[in-house]
Amino acid sequence: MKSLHIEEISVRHFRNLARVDLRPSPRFNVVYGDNGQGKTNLLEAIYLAATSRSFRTVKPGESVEHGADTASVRTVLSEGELRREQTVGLRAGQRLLKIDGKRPATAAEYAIRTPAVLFHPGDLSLSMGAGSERRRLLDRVALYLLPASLGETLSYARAVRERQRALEMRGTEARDLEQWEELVVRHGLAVMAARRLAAADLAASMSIAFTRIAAPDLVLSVEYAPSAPDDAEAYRRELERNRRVDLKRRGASIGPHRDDLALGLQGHRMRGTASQGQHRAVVLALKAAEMDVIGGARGVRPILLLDDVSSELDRERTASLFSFLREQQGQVFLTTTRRELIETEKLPDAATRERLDFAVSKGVISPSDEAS
Ligand SMILES: Nc1ncnc2c1ncn2[C@@H]1O[C@H](COP(=O)(O)OP(=O)(O)OP(=O)(O)O)[C@@H](O)[C@H]1O
Repeated sequence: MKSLHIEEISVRHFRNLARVDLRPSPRFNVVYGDNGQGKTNLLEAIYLAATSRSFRTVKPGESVEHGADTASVRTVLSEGELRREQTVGLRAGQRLLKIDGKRPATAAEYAIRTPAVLFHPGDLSLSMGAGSERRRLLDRVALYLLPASLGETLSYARAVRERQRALEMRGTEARDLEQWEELVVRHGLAVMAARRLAAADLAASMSIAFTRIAAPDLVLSVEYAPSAPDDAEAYRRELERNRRVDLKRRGASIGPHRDDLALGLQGHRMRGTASQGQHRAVVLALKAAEMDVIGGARGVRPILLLDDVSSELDRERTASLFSFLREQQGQVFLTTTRRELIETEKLPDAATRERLDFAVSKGVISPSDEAS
């Protein structure tokens, strides 16, 4: 697998980061500071430049510094022997992407160029919460396996919206419903096929990661749970049958927007039955699998962004998190309010030698010379 890392990053007017220029370590970067100083904003800027997306908002203007018109994030990346520049410019309602000064032919081309994975170690909602986060995970992974799935997801959402509008404006017998339902089925099935592929790869990779993290006798099952039939005719008929109900509930009752990635332990659904420790192990395994699958699809080691490795981490959690980190050979950015928690001896040797720490205070980020 090729190495991939950010050599330089320049941030302008991105949230509270008015002007930041950094040369991070190719391996391990610890970003520390008090609450609300701009640590997560830096991770958001890195994730944005890598993938074209923010993990906090879909509105470009929201990340622009209050009082400024535009924001930008520029990164110089090294991948194996090659270097490239990726930049994202933001203003209200607009996002401008460039690779080496040129606009990419498609949004997907930019989105899969630099794989990055974000992980909040304290956040269990990926396994405990509703399906939306797991659908997003499936779509992120599917994008690397089938880049065209990005366009299919957008076309599906549009077809569902138009069908709903037709229902609400013209009723259940509207003439154009048939045409929208056909599009819903066509794009819906394409989204489902891509997610099925993503789920199968995640499941295979996860079962290996899970046996390392959790007790060996725990049996984990990971399965794609589509909401609509995978036969086109059956899907179309069901949409037609549901028209009245969908009009009332103001949304389609079946389709990929209601899919899930079903997680089970010892034959039982995890939600509502698994312990906190088990949820944590599953979330860690899911993240390890995301790194593995998207890294494998691109042939590079993804950049890992770990947000808020902070005080509430107990001993058990820190231990499994650090053993996960020991296996990561790529570039890591970790934020913490408690720098002393990030004990160098628990990190892999190469990461320790190449560790750089950055202090964040009121949106100003500076390399720190003193050892932790
Ligand atoms: N568009 C914006 N313009 C200016 N400042 C912003 C904008 N959006 C957020 N902020 C500021 O960014 C700060 C929060 O930064 P961030 O979320 O990175 O904190 P953090 O250092 O990760 O803190 P914590 O440890 O609490 O997670 C807040 O002070 C907030 O007011």
